[in-house]
Amino acid sequence: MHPKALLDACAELVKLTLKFDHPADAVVSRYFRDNRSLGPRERATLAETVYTVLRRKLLFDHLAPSGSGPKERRLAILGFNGPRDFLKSALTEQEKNWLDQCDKIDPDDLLERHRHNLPDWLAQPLKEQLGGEFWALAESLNQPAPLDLRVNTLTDKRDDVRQELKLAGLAARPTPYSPWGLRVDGKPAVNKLDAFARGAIEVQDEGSQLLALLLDARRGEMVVDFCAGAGGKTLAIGAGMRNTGRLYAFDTSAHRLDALKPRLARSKLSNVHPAAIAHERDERIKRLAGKIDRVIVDAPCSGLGTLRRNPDLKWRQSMQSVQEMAVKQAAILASAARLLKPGGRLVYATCSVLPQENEEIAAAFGAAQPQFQPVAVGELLAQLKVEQAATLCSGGEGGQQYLRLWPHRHATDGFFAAAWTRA
Ligand SMILES: C[S@@+](CC[C@H](N)C(=O)[O-])C[C@H]1O[C@@H](n2cnc3c(N)ncnc32)[C@H](O)[C@@H]1O
Repeated sequence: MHPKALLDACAELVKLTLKFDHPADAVVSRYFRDNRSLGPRERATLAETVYTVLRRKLLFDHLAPSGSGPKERRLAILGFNGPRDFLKSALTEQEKNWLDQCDKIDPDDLLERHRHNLPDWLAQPLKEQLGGEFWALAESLNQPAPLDLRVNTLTDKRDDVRQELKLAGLAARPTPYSPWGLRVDGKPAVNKLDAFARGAIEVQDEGSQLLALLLDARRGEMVVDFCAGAGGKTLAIGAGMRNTGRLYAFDTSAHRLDALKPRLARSKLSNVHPAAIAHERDERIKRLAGKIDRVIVDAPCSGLGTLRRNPDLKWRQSMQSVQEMAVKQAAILASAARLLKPGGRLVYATCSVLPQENEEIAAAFGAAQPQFQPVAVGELLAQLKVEQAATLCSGGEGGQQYLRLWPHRHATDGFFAAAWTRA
């Protein structure tokens, strides 16, 4: 594609994404469906340009007024993800001069907000939590996430799959914490691999794998994945149960559960029972009360731990939406807890980095439900032989109470988890 046409396409896609009426990944997928002739390289340039604009939006909004032409074109120039020479061959002389001026700006001369590119309502609580480490987080949120795979241990061994990927020309290494994970170099189309087609691998962030591991569901148990969605964690839990027992995958979205079905077919699991529920107090939940060994609540959340993958969320969420979410999370956790039998384990998890959706929900639940005894997540992970388990946790007297994963520390998305045993 000619550089000029590609830059025009980038500007068009930037404009569509910045309407914020749909998630950015949905807008990009739709654009690709509508423009089938785009090749893989052009798609990569388009997607990464849009994501760079979303990641560095405050800085680019600050720089754009000094340029000329439509605003989305200026943003696409600033975020263009490709060689400078290629980009410059698409620019007018005036645009080239403007870009050179922008490139010369010393980051130290910029305001803080133009360096971290986070809305104030989000930057403030992150600074309070992280202190000086805040800048390392802000930097890591502006980088693309690595590609992590989970090996289906029901059918395959991690080392064998690693060898198989190597033969297919893909370099992968074991993830440092999850015993099931492989981190792959680059962004290859893994869904074209035989290992994917036969269900030996799924794409899943290492942090998400650790949440499923933490539930530690055993052979023959009755287990509920309360907010199963498209089943990322369900599949990992089902494999951990060695395809025995009964694993209910509940969700209020039948549409999301539909996306689980082809994954389930690939995985060879037959112990998973997906079921759409109307809400967290659904009759089906009441019938199972007190009968379940383990329940995981992977609660709907702001998703602010996934900003590397979904940078638009920082512009689509607000403190008000986080507070509304927290009310929902508390209600779902309280309902899901009723399912557990005495001695059963409850895990509450989010992919948020805000205490309002994490520690505060866990503390309020613990205070209201004394029959649920908190279990230190650091100790559980150490028992599960997770390397350096203590460094993945924070909170409580020994700093081991909660799982707290951070992109800049652990190279995973930002995840939280708390665990309890029903007395
Ligand atoms: C974080 S996502 C789950 C991701 C999924 N566990 C995975 O690993 O792929 C949260 C899910 O909660 C579902 N949800 C929202 N409200 C719910 C409710 N009241 N009861 C059960 N699930 C709910 C959403 O539809 C969404 O699929």
